[in-house]
Amino acid sequence: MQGPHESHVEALQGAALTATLESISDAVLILGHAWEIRYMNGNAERLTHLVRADVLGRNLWDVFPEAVDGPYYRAYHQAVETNTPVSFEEHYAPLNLWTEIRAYPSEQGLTIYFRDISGRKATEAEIHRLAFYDKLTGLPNRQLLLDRLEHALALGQRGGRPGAALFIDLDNFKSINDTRGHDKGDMLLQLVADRLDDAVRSCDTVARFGGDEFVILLEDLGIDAATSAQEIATKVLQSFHEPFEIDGAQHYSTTSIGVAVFGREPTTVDEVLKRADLAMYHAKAEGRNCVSLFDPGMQARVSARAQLESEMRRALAGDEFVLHYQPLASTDGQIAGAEALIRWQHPLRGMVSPCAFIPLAEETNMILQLGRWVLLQACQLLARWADDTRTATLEMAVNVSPVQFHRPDFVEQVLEVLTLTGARPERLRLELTESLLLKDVESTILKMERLRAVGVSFAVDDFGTGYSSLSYLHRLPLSQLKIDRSFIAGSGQQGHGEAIVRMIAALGKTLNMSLLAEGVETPEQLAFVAAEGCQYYQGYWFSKPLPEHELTALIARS
Ligand SMILES: Nc1nc2c(ncn2[C@@H]2O[C@H](COP(=O)(O)O[C@H]3[C@@H](O)[C@H](n4cnc5c(=O)[nH]c(N)nc54)O[C@@H]3COP(=O)(O)O)[C@@H](O)[C@H]2O)c(=O)[nH]1
Repeated sequence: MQGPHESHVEALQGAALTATLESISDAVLILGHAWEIRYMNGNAERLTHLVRADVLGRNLWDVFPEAVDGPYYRAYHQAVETNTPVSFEEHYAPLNLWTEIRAYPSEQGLTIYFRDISGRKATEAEIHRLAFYDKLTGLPNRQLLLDRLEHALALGQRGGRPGAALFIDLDNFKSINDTRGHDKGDMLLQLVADRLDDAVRSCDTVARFGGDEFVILLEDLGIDAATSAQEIATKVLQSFHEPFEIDGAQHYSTTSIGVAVFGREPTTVDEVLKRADLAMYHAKAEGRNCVSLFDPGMQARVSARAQLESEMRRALAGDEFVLHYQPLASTDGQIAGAEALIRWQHPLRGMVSPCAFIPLAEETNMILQLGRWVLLQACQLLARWADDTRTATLEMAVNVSPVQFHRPDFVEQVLEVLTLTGARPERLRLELTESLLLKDVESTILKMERLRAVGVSFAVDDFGTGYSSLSYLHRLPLSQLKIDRSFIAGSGQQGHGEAIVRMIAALGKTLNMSLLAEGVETPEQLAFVAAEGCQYYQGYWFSKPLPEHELTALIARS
C-alpha cells in the first residue's frame, strides 16, 4: 500500500515527467514490453498526424505497419545489449527521420525519440551537390571525377579491370564567347554536356573538368582497353558532327580528345590525367578535331620542349642570339642588300637554326621580344650603312612573324625602332608570309599602309607555298614577291617547278612588283630565274648567310 506522501510524490513525478516530455523538441513514444503504445507526446501527434487517444494501447506495428521492416528490432536489441541509446536515420516519404531508441530491460519497455530532419538532409544534399557537381551543366565536377578515378585505378590495379580517361577540349570555344556572348557560350557547354552524356554508357562518368574541358572516365573496358577507348573517343568525336542548336541558330563545334589507358600497372590520378591532357594537346597539334592516344614519346617531346623554352628565356636575358645576314643580289651580280636572319649561339648545342626555335618562340609569345631585338639590330646596321657610300643604297630585309605583326602596336614598334636607330625607312623591307596576309585583311592593309606612308616596303616571303587569293593580292601595298626556294630547287628537273616560277613571275609583272628568287644554288638556276624576269635572287650560289663582319668584307670586295 502506498502512503499519502508516496502517492503525492508519484503524482508530482508523473505531472513533472509529462510536462518535461511535452516540452522537449523531439517526438516521443513510450512503449510497453509488447510494443504497445503507452504514451505519445504532442510533437509525436503533430509529426505522425495521429491523435493520442486513437493509438494509446495499440501495438506499434498496427499503427505504423511501414516500420515493421525498419531497423527498430535490431536497434532495440543493441540498446539492451549495450545498455546505451541507439540512433539511426530513416526515410519515410516524404519525411527523413532521426530516431533514437532507449531500452529499459527491467521493465521490458522502451522509449522512441524521433524528429524530422528533412531540412537538414536537404541542406546536406545541396552542400553535396555544390561540392561535387558543376553548377552550369549538372555534370560531376573535377572533385567527384578525381574520387571516381581514384576508385577506378584501385579496381584496375587490384582486379586487373582496365579503364581509360578521355580528356576532351572544345576547339575554338573562345570564338563563340567572343562573337555571340558568354550566355551563348554557356548554352553550348550545356548542350555539349548532354551530348557527351548520350555518347557513353550510363555507368561511365562524364565530368566537367573546368572551362571548356571535359573528362570521360571509362571503366571495365576489357582486354583490349586501348582499342575500345579509342573507339569510344571516336564515337564522341563523331557526335559533334551534328550542329548544336543555340537560340535558334545552328552552331558547329569540334573537339580534340586525348586518351590515356590504365590497368594493373601502378599509377596515380594525377599521372593518368596528365597523360590524357598531353595526348589531347597532341590532338590539337595534329590539327584539332581528332583523337590521340597517349604514348610515352609524347612525354619526352614535352620535356624537350620545356627545356628548350627555359633555355630560350635564359638566352633572351643573356647574349646568345646573333644575326647573320644573307646578301640579296641583282641577277646581274650586284649586292642589293641583305636579309637579317637570326641564329642562336647555344653554349652547348652550338649554332641553332631558327627553324628549331622560331615556332616555339611564336607559341610562347617570346617572338615579340625576339622580333623587336632583330628589328633593332638590323636597323642599327642599316643606319651605319647610310654613312658609307658603298652601302648607303643597300636594303635591309627583316622577317616579321604573324604573332608580331598582329599585335595592335606593331606599327608603333617599327616606328619607334626607326626613330631610335635613325635608320632610313625607305631602305627597310619587311618580309611577311602569305598566311599572315590572309588573316584579318582589312586591318593588315591599314597597318601596311601606315608604314608604307613613311617609306617602309613589304615583300611576300616564300611566295607560292601559301594560299594567296589573287583577288586581294593587288590590294595589298606590296613591292616584292619572293619566290619560294622549293620551286627554284625543282627547276631543271621533271615537275612543275619551272612552270610555277614562270606563273609567279608573270603575276609579279602584272602587279608591278619586283621579283626575288630564293634558294638559288647553281648557275643554271640563276640563268633560269633571270630569264624568267627575276631582278633579284638570294641563295648559296651568291652567298650563305654571314656574320656582320664577313658581310662587310664581302661588300668591300664586290
Ligand atoms: N620571324 C622570324 N623568322 C626568321 C628570322 N630569321 C630566320 N627566320 C625564319 O626561319 C626560317 C629558317 O631560316 P634560316 O635557317 O635562316 O634559313 C634561311 C636561309 O639560310 C635559307 N637559304 C637561303 N639560301 C638558301 C639556299 O640557297 N639553299 C637553301 N637550302 N637554303 C637557303 O633560307 C632561309 C631564308 O628564308 P626566308 O626568310 O624565307 O627568306 C625561315 O623561314 C626564316 O624566315 C627572324 O629573325 N624572325
